Amino acid sequence: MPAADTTGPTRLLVVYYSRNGSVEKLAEAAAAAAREAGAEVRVRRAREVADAETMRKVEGWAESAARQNALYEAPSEDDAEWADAILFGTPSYFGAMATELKNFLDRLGPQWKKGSLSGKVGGAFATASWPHGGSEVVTLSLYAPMAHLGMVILPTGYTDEAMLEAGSPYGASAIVGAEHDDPREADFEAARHQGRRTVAIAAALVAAGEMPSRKPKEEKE
Ligand SMILES: Cc1cc2nc3c(=O)[nH]c(=O)nc-3n(C[C@H](O)[C@H](O)[C@H](O)COP(=O)(O)O)c2cc1C
Repeated sequence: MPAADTTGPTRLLVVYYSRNGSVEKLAEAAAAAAREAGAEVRVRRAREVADAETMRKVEGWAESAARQNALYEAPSEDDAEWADAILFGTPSYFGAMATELKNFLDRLGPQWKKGSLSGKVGGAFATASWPHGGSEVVTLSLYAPMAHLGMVILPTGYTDEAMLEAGSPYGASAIVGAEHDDPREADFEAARHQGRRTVAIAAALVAAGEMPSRKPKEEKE
């Protein structure tokens, strides 16, 4: 039986949705820390499900979407298969993840059927406008699809001092207010920790020959 490829940098996919840029900033912080740790990182922005008329109703939404879409490709099923680890980022919308991120998850049926995401490391992060605005429950809600896909769910826990100052044991987060203030430095530090930790655990699974993305094709299907 051909051996899994245990060489090369750990591959992290950061897939997020953001209307106003807050989740994008946490995504970039996690991605930058992962790159500094030696990982190959793809940052992808889930595309709009809300129609153009809805996006025009709030000042700045359409412009922010256009800016981000010029910077980041849309996530694909291939990105998910490529990755050794996936971090999902979303705003909190009435205590739930954004439809746009869910829409990406809902396209992963073929990967579920093949079991090709099973064994990949997964984590989540979220933003909300207000304290107790839902970021913890939204982060936890992302654990469910990760479980159904057979992923190795990696909470942030209190695995770094950064997690005593920001985020939650479930993942990085930021409370950005109604005007979408910048996340605090402590929030960025929690996101960076999550990026580094995700890559470190994924790297250990790659080295152990236990990563589905590294197995020869015929073994995956
Ligand atoms: C439909 C909708 C529902 C929202 N519900 C809540 C909520 O229940 N509690 C909260 O704190 N913020 C809520 N927000 C605010 C978003 O969580 C906030 O704008 C988002 O986290 C900012 O992230 P972004 O800058 O990446 O878009 C809601 C926003 C929208 C558009």
